[in-house]
Amino acid sequence: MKQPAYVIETQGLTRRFGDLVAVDQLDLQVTKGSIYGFLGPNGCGKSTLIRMLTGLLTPSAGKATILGLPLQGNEESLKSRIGYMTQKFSLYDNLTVLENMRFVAAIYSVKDKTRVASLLEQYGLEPQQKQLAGTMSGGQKQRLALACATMHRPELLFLDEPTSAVDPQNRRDFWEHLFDLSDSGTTILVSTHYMDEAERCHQLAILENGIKRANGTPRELMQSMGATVIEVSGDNIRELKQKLTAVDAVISASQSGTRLRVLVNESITEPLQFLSTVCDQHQLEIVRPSLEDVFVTSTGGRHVG
Ligand SMILES: Nc1ncnc2c1ncn2[C@@H]1O[C@H](COP(=O)(O)OP(=O)(O)OP(=O)(O)O)[C@@H](O)[C@H]1O
Repeated sequence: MKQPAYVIETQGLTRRFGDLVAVDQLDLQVTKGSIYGFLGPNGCGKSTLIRMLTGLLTPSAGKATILGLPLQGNEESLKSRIGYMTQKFSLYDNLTVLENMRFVAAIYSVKDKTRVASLLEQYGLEPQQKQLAGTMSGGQKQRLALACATMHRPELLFLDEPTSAVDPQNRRDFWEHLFDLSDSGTTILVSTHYMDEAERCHQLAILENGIKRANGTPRELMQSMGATVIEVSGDNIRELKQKLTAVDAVISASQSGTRLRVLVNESITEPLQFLSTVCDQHQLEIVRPSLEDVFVTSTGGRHVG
């Protein structure tokens, strides 16, 4: 059988709630085995997009093809081939880890009797198997949720802000599990508002007000950012920030410790010289862009505090 070119493909996918356009004419192509990230602030449409792609919410317009099948009309048959981990912990707090897992295995009619035991081992949950899920730490809950979302070996996994409630170490461990899944051929679509999480994705789209502002690999996005990043250090940084934000070619100026990180539009060919007219008492240095800079430039500096 011919393999579909993309595991997810959408054209003009749109969802309106009354006058609000939560997802706006989104074109998307996700290749098999990749980890595709959606980066955006609260309310930009990440959950709405995932709910449409999992067949839980009907699009207002546009088309989506999932695992080679048109989504419309195949929602039920696709359910057994996809996994979905929601933003909130969706398992039973008053059941043990083992009971939760057995319950999910029964829902998905998983025949393999060793599956629960192997997931307990894979996700390091053996010591907690008799513990009530509601009493576990944030990191343990996330691992349990991931184990349950992958119980039926889905080909495609949707994760909606999976690590919002966990610390950086647990987030790193969680991502090791995602890379293992991706290595074994599972395609993963993950939404996040964390830059460190976004940087780990193979491909990334930046979403703002339901509109895709940019997409590519994190490296491509950083290379084609359309701005020069300059760090400014010296005295009266707060005051200087006010002055710089009033300059047209300055996309944003944000303070980081005792420095200012200034994004200057790439139309300025000599950015150091350009800034030195305003920052004559300060040290200026061009530095490498980060994904946060990409986010700020692709959203026109609108999400900088
Ligand atoms: N059922 C609904 N009825 C009306 N408006 C909705 C509904 N669901 C979502 N919205 C609106 O659509 C927009 C996008 O919401 P969505 O939950 O998709 O954003 P998000 O990026 O996932 O944000 P968060 O990270 O806070 O969950 C928001 O303005 C939200 O209020």
